[in-house]
Amino acid sequence: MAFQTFSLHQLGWRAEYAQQLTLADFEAGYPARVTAVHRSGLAVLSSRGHGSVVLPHPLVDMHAGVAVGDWVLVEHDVERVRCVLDRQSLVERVAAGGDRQRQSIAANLDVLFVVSSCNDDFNPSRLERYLTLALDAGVTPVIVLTKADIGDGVAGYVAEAEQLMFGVPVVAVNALDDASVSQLEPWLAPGKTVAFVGSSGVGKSTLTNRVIGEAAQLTSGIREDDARGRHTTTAREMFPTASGAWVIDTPGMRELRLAAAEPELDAVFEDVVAFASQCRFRDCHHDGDAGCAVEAAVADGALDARRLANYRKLLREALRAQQTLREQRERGRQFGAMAKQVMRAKRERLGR
Ligand SMILES: Nc1nc2c(ncn2[C@@H]2O[C@H](COP(=O)(O)OP(=O)(O)OP(=O)(O)O)[C@@H](O)[C@H]2O)c(=O)[nH]1
Ligand SMILES: [Zn+2]
Repeated sequence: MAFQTFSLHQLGWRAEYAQQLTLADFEAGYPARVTAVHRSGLAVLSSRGHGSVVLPHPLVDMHAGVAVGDWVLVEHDVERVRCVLDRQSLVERVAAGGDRQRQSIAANLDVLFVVSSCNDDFNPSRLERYLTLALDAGVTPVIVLTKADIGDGVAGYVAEAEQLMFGVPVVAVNALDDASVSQLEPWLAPGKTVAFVGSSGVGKSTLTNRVIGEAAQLTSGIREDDARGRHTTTAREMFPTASGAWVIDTPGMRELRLAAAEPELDAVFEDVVAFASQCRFRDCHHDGDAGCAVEAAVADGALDARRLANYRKLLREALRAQQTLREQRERGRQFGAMAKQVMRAKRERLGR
């Protein structure tokens, strides 16, 4: 099989990553991009081609934290990660379970395509949720409305989507048609990294396959030696598109839940915030409070009741997520303090 190699630039390398490394780092290793995260290690792609690397022990704890799209420095002589570079952006997921832990899903994305369709699945509240998520991750959102070929009133859906957040591009496409999907090209420049989010059935796989092109799909599962020399079939989770961009498609990407914070919500709900600034009381809950300008705006039709309800809901979730994050950090601090104490006690016992 012919091995495809990519230059650092084609892989999405930027000056910001180089600035994090010392001369010693560059002498000790080479940069590589994580294309999949496995229990046994990481699948990476570098100017040397595809490879498998392991994380050294101090970084293993971070394993769950390393995400597809991350940049790592791999040591020259052993296939081991020397360090993980700081990300330009990070999509995180709040786990569905009781403890609502944050998991890293995709790193260093440039664009998040927020997908919905021009039919009954069109859901502005869900779009707002994903817009907030994109801003929280530090990624530029673009709204893509699929099924423009079969949907009625496409222009109406586009207009509604355009009103959700100022300045966010909205593109209506037929995901089954190459010419139509080519509208996404402005965001698929060489070295850019993108991902698609949206509910089941809106056309994420169809769009992904279109932009990847057939050749790349055939090579998406490649047999290779893993770090222990076993043959494995690695399901890649980052694919080059026909135009030289990268698409990250992981199972986690498909089930994202909001992990956003208040500032991002305020950016998406600028109109609500503007009305709120006119409420009589600064700590107005916009819920039956006297002199509430937000509720007045809903009453006289200046603000959509649906939008306010969604704002309240997302705000509750954001506050809960913040609370969980604080608790996680507190637990982490307590653990760190305990570990230090144990080490000190050990040193004292050994008389050092
Ligand atoms: N006519 C038409 N059909 C589309 C379009 N986009 C997607 N479809 C069809 O809709 C169905 C669902 O599309 P998928 O790409 O599998 O949707 P998905 O978002 O990946 O769904 P999950 O994998 O469940 O998350 C498929 O039968 C597609 O062929 C479109 O723009 N026009
Ligand atoms: Zn109010």
